[in-house]
Amino acid sequence: MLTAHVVYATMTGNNEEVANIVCDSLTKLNVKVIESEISQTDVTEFAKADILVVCAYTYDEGAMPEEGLDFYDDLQETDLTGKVYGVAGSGDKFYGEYFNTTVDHFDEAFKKAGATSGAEKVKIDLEPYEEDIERLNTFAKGLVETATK
Ligand SMILES: Cc1cc2nc3c(=O)[nH]c(=O)nc-3n(C[C@H](O)[C@H](O)[C@H](O)COP(=O)(O)O)c2cc1C
Repeated sequence: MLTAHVVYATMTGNNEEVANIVCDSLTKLNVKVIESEISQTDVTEFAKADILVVCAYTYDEGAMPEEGLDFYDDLQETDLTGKVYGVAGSGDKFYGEYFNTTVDHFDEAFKKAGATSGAEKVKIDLEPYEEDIERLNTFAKGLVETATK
């Protein structure tokens, strides 16, 4: 059975909701899922799963969640060869060029660690709506398909 670990960073709940949707979707696809908050997660534990997912917010014009910086640093220094990853996030389009830049930073970090992208990154505007749920279901499917190849 495939395993996944979904980590989230949230202040007002949107990214926890995004993570919950991804977890539900993966569970329906028969994946055993662990979900945890970023500052409570050790990268060594996280890296044990087959599928690795980060869902995190962006703050202060392109700033990453401060409580996730240790995780972010450790992630880049871990060998994630053979692991499948995906990154999703909720930000706010109001911030223009800084819209969901944390998603891009985590995508780069996973690449640097040698992980394989399983799905296109998903950037959501504020709360996830019906069409975002569809996008997250497709995201989860992509992760599982890549991990079973
Ligand atoms: C002071 C402040 C700065 C923000 N800066 C950005 C930003 O640069 N880029 C972005 O996409 N969203 C930005 N946001 C929006 C949040 O990322 C967005 O509300 C997100 O849904 C919050 O996620 P959460 O509910 O998981 O905390 C900012 C919000 C606040 C309050």
